[in-house]
Amino acid sequence: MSNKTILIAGLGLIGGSLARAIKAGHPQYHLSAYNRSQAPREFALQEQLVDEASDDFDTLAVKADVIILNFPVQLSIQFLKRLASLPLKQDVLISDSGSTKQDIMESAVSLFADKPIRFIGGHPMAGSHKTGVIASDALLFENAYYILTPAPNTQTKDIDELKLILSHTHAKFIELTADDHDAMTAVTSHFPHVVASALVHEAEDFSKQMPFTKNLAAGGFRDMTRIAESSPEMWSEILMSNADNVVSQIDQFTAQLHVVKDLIKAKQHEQLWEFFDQARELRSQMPIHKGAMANFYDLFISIPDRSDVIHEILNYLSGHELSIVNIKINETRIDINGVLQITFKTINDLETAETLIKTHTSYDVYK
Ligand SMILES: NC(=O)C1=CN([C@@H]2O[C@H](COP(=O)(O)OP(=O)(O)OC[C@H]3O[C@@H](n4cnc5c(N)ncnc54)[C@H](O)[C@@H]3O)[C@@H](O)[C@H]2O)C=CC1
Ligand SMILES: O=C(O)C(=O)Cc1ccc(O)cc1
Repeated sequence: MSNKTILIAGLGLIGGSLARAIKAGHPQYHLSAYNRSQAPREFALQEQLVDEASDDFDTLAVKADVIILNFPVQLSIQFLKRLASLPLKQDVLISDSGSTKQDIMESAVSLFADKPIRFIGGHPMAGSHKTGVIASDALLFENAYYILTPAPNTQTKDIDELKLILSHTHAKFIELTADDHDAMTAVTSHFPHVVASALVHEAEDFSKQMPFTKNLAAGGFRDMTRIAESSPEMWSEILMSNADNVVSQIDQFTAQLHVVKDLIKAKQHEQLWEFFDQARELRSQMPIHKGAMANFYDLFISIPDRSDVIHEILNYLSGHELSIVNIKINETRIDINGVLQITFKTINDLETAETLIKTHTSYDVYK
């Protein structure tokens, strides 16, 4: 069917990026979007990501040929339950984009056991710590793995249909069982988020005794903790939904830390060298995906404590069509009043903004 109706349910970072990619590949499809709040719906309509947007999930769902759920993982299961109670189209194809797969696959298999509904779990392995449709990008998933977890009786033609719909993500599709998916992503994605947030807590606790500590956070701390700025709603749900695997990672990591601790205490210089050398070698060989959008581009401006200063800076940037995706004020430094963090989609926009701010002000600007 060339004029399919695709419902993107949840217009956040992932829903928005999928909508953009599907629209780019299949302009003839009718794209509809469900979102509870109005601003993302208006943004999506204005940017022509979708053809129709509403907060009436049921009405959109019954008209759809394909439905993709893009909510925090437990909420996607709630929406799946709602779908099971609706008079959906006979052969509707349903998928999701959640970061865990066992819970949703179990729910789908039991909810749709007596129905012709086709459910294929999905998880694009790229994203960001940023949230919301405003940060979405058609190329977010380019060259990233896009994991599909088909239910046991899924037909190849159904998997091919979903891959065709998603073809303009330009992702690399692979099929995994939900169990294998959750075991592997616990190691490379879910557990690292625990470590990142724990490092931030550790620095905060220590800073209570020595407040200057935070000023000494350099690139290493930044790289290790970027993902601690991710959505707490999303990550608490992911950990609850992959509890056994994450707990097992925490146990193994704790054991590793004890090994290193013992080496340090016993002054085993050579073994410590080996520990770092092996990790360096292994990391350099890992096929870590560097998504087109994985990082975005942050510009930091040291600003004085004046109520009009943000307005002043944004004024200098206006009229240049810069792709600003986020603006934030950090007040973590004790020697100055604050740091304004502006995030751009492209390095070019960041550099234009840097030049404009340096031309018009004497504020320190750094990347
Ligand atoms: N952010 C990332 O890097 C990646 C996220 N994922 C998964 O994608 C899914 C969506 O995540 P993002 O798009 O990043 O999150 P987001 O925060 O940008 O979007 C979440 C969406 O859920 C909606 N939502 C939240 N609570 C709601 C409620 N109570 N009722 C109705 N709608 C509600 C929001 O309105 C928004 O549309 C999650 O399951 C996440 O695990 C998968 C790959 C990467
Ligand atoms: O911000 C990052 O680097 C991420 O790790 C993005 C991400 C978040 C959740 C996923 O399920 C997959 C990828």
